[in-house]
Amino acid sequence: MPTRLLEAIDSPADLRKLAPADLPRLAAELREFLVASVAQTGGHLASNLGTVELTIALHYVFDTPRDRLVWDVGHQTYTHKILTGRRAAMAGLRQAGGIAGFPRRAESEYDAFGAGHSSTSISAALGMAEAFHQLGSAQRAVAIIGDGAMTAGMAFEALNNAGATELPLLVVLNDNDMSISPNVGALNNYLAKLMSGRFYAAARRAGEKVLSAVPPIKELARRAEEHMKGMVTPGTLFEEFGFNYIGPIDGHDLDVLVDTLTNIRQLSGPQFLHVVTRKGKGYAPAETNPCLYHGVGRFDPDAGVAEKSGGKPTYTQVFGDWLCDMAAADSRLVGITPAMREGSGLVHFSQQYPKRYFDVGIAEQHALTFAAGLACEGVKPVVAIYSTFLQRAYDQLVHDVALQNLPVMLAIDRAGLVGADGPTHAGSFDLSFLRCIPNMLIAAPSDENECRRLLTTAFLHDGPSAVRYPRGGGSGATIEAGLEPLAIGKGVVRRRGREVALIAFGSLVGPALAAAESLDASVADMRFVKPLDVELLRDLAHGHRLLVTLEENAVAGGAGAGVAEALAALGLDVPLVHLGLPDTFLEHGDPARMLADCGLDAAGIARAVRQRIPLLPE
Ligand SMILES: Cc1ncc(C[n+]2csc(CCOP(=O)(O)OP(=O)(O)O)c2C)c(N)n1
Ligand SMILES: CC(=O)[C@@H](O)[C@H](O)COP(=O)(O)O
Ligand SMILES: [Mg+2]
Repeated sequence: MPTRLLEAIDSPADLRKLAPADLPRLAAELREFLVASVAQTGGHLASNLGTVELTIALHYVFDTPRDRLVWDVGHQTYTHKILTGRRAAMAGLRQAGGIAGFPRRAESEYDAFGAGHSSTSISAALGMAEAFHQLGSAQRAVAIIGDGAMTAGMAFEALNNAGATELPLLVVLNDNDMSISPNVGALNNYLAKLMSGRFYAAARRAGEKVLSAVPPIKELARRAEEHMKGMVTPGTLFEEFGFNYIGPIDGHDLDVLVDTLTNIRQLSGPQFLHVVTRKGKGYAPAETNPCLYHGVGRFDPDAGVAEKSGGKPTYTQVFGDWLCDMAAADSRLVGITPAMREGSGLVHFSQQYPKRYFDVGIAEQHALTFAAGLACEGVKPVVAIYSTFLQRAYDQLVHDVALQNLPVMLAIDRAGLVGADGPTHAGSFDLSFLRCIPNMLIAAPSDENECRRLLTTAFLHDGPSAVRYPRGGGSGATIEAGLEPLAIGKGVVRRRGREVALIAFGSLVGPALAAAESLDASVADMRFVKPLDVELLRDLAHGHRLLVTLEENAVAGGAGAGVAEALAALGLDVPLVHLGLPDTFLEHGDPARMLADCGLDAAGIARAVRQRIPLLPE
């Protein structure tokens, strides 16, 4: 049995000791390791299997960590982690106390830039390249971006900026023709065209010319001349942006990758390398179904990942079912997703209503303004979006939707803690950043049935609205089939007590009810964060010695802050405690454990109340 190469690699310096001929064997070992490791921990498998050779080649050729590798999204960095001293740590990937599933500057000097959200890499790498220029350093910056991430406006803002500089920035486009689901849009069509036979052959020739040390400026001039003559040259789009386009090359051929990168490293000016890879490469089930293997839980590598079926529905499924039912009831409804068809529960809707379904790519900002335009003309858009990704579309929500009071509905999934993805993906802030926007209706359901009813309420509302619900399932409440709205701005008292009133929002109504079992407590399910049920607050304030607000959102500026403002406006001075997420970024871990660590499980809530009650005057 030959010695395994991987076991001797604790840093890229070890990697660089290998002969080029050894690299394919290393790639095979890495794939084996990845499948076995992710099967134990869960994680983003398919993207990582696709970038094994590219990662090896980048670390082999570039002088990391001096040279900076900036990974876009960062969900494809497992090989990078393994090669940079974290092979053993992969056993704790995405688990409490273990390494993160994304690059983290605090985790390793090789993680040049933190990520989790997409399409930031070119901007960040450009900033680094400019910094090296300012500092007189010969270090290099490389952005590695996927074809999905490339669909975002931010990527093009960065290309626009970078292409007008002389900086030796390298952008590597990792084109696997997939986002999480199949990639969409005109850019995707364009990349497919580049890949088609005619262009592929021509592109290879163009690439060879560049690599045979033709000064890039002359190459650009040549191509400009060809363009003037009306000849269509491969890579035109990226060249028009001022980059030297090279490729497409085979992203699984280590010889080609190493040679190409070695040559590019000598070139000056912005470089764009188009690399073609296969998502899931080397593990047949993932190659066949890269979407299912994009992000996986623990699984048996021999059996593969099972498609989910049965069990109590998640909030995502509740939303997806509601969307189909509401679409049947109202032909004006359209559904929009910024590249999260599966995660947001839109698969059935996309199949049943293909003409009313819009995957706009990773383009949250565009999704909101596109929805605003639709709403202007009487169409009723529902934008399904993760809380964390809505952050990117804030100005569009304020300026294009809310300011014009347009009936755009947001179905906000992953609100609150998400667990293994950690702070980049936690939906900790939406209540804080939505609450201050005029015209917004904001609802937070406490169970699946209330979710369905609040979705209907928001949809029927003639103005901007948001319903936020957490990752995973709820209490397993029976879901009524109808489409009945609830009264806007009205909460409901779920339990009567005398000492303390637990004023709970959304996912914390359940823990509040459980905590109340050991307390003399009332529990209010507020249902709406905006407008708040001020009458209910007044009643609760009059009838209890202590008020406690509860939310799975940052305490800072959240629903509880809204309660405090409302009580102050009513002139009511009642002892008030706010329970919610702390003013810190919480690391990845088990979501239930994390909630308990924040004191937001039943025991923590009861503890917080007892700490205050003895101190209160009778
Ligand atoms: C701003 C933002 N929106 C959405 C996502 C969710 N997301 C993570 S990976 C991904 C697909 C990325 O596709 P690509 O860049 O081609 O990488 P691949 O998965 O194919 O390796 C999406 C939509 C995200 N991380 N960030
Ligand atoms: C990398 C990324 O942004 C997504 O793949 C994300 O991890 C999906 O999260 P969910 O598993 O909650 O859908
Ligand atoms: Mg892709």
